[in-house]
Amino acid sequence: MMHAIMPICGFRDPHCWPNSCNLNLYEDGGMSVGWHSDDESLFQGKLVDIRILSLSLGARRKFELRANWPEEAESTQPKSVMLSDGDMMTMEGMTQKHFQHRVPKEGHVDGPRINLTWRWTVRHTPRCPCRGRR
Ligand SMILES: O=C(O)CCC(=O)C(=O)O
Ligand SMILES: [Fe+2]
Repeated sequence: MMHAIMPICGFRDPHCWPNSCNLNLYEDGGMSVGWHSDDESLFQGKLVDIRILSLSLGARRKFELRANWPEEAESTQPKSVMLSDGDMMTMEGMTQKHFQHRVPKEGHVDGPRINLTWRWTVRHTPRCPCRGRR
């Protein structure tokens, strides 16, 4: 799958490809993911400019983004985008520091959706077998 997707995203050299992938299955519109930032320390997204590449497959679902600062989040509406089968979306720069995102419940959606997010793990634990590789 990466051989098909990464060149389209501008990553021709496999050495530059993401080294981790997270897969979420939403069986229907009753399944969701709440407000969060992808701020795990292994990706360093709160500290440095990072990229997350997201592929959506299956049912069309709403993806929302809001400010990560309580005052601003209360005074502004979340931004939303509909993600359809085959759509690629990226979160770049300091998105994980300044924004939160979610996939809300949508009762009328009855089909499954799979979301893959490719990321670059940059901070490895001492026991991680990938430590020392890029
Ligand atoms: O399903 C999506 O589009 C987003 C998933 C997500 O936010 C995550 O896996 O961290
Ligand atoms: Fe996320």
